[in-house]
Amino acid sequence: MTPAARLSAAIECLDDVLAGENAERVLTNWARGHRFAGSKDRAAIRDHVFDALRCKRSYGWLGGAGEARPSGRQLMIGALRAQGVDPDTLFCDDRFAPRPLTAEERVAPPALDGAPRGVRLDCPDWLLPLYQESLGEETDAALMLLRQRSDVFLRVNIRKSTLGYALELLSDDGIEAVPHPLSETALKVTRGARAVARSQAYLTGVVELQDAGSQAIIDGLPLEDGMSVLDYCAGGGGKSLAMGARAALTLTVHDVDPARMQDIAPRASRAGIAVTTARKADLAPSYDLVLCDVPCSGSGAFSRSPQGKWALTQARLDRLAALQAEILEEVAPRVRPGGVLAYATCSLFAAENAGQIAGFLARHDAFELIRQRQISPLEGGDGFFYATLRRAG
Ligand SMILES: C[S@@+](CC[C@H](N)C(=O)[O-])C[C@H]1O[C@@H](n2cnc3c(N)ncnc32)[C@H](O)[C@@H]1O
Repeated sequence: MTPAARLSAAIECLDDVLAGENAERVLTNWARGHRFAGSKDRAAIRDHVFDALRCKRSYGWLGGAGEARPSGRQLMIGALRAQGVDPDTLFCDDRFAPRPLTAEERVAPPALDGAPRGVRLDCPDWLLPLYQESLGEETDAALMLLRQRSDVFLRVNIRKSTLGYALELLSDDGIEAVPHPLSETALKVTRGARAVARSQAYLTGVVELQDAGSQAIIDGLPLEDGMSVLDYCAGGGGKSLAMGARAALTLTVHDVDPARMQDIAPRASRAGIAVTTARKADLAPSYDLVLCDVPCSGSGAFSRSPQGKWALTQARLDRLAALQAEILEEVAPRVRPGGVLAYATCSLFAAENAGQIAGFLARHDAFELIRQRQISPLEGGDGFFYATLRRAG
């Protein structure tokens, strides 16, 4: 496909996404209906779509939509202008290219510098004060990072490998990576990211795909050999496996939606880690450490899941905060006296983080805060928060 044909495809996909469909599903359906498109075409179209979703307000502005809801076409015109490319070079009479710009579309939009802050930072206006509350002076710099593509990070499985060995193995498959200061197990991929899932290092469980911030959370947990640990919101098991690699644990994984845990068994066997999957009724009365990596707004990870940025509402945020408090209540009795309750989100909002912990501590005299930490996108990975609390012995 030509670059212009890829733009046409991205416009088609974006119009479906803007109408409310899920971006991943739209891209998968597009690929099914266009079998002639190769992997490079699909990757380029995907990048166009996700870049435009990250930068929806600024690209819309540059595409002539002002502050109104943009079309896919306006987003792609804006994307080209943001890169300093004249849209006329790709919106042209070539076969499969998007049709040429109209006279109205060709009128240069007002400079982005003069646009409202939420447009410049690609952030819904109502979320700006929420970010400001937790990030303060760093808000604008952090939001600028959330509108860029995230880096690809690997976690070296220290149960199986050293960083040096993992780097050698990756290099054999043409993948280059460098250690990252956020976590001693983290590698940032600098070349060949798309080849990771086919690499020997990945297939033999030497590395896993995991954000560096997520790894930093596990570094902050007081894990020791012999501990019994419950991962109460295990999902696909990213944090479970990272905990299991840290220490020889008796590791139980649980999720209210068991279907979400279907990949844990094969991932665990690849990583050489034993886990037991448990329904609620099968859980032990108590554990040395219980982690709840709760559902959240994802406001620290909008660069990875940009649709969430535009779909979030105050009502949904309130429902999430209520669910987080409920989960904390559910897990508190499962922490043995003297044991640790760990709470984590990929959010940057106080109501889901420090506010949630303060509320829990006010309701539970038996718990005291050991530490809490907000991990900023300025540290290089996604934004996260975690807290550890000790139950009185
Ligand atoms: C942020 S995700 C977990 C991600 C996972 N820990 C990882 O690192 O890959 C939150 C998970 O919480 C689960 N969940 C939601 N409500 C729950 C509840 N009441 N009890 C247990 N799990 C719940 C969701 O199904 C979802 O898989």
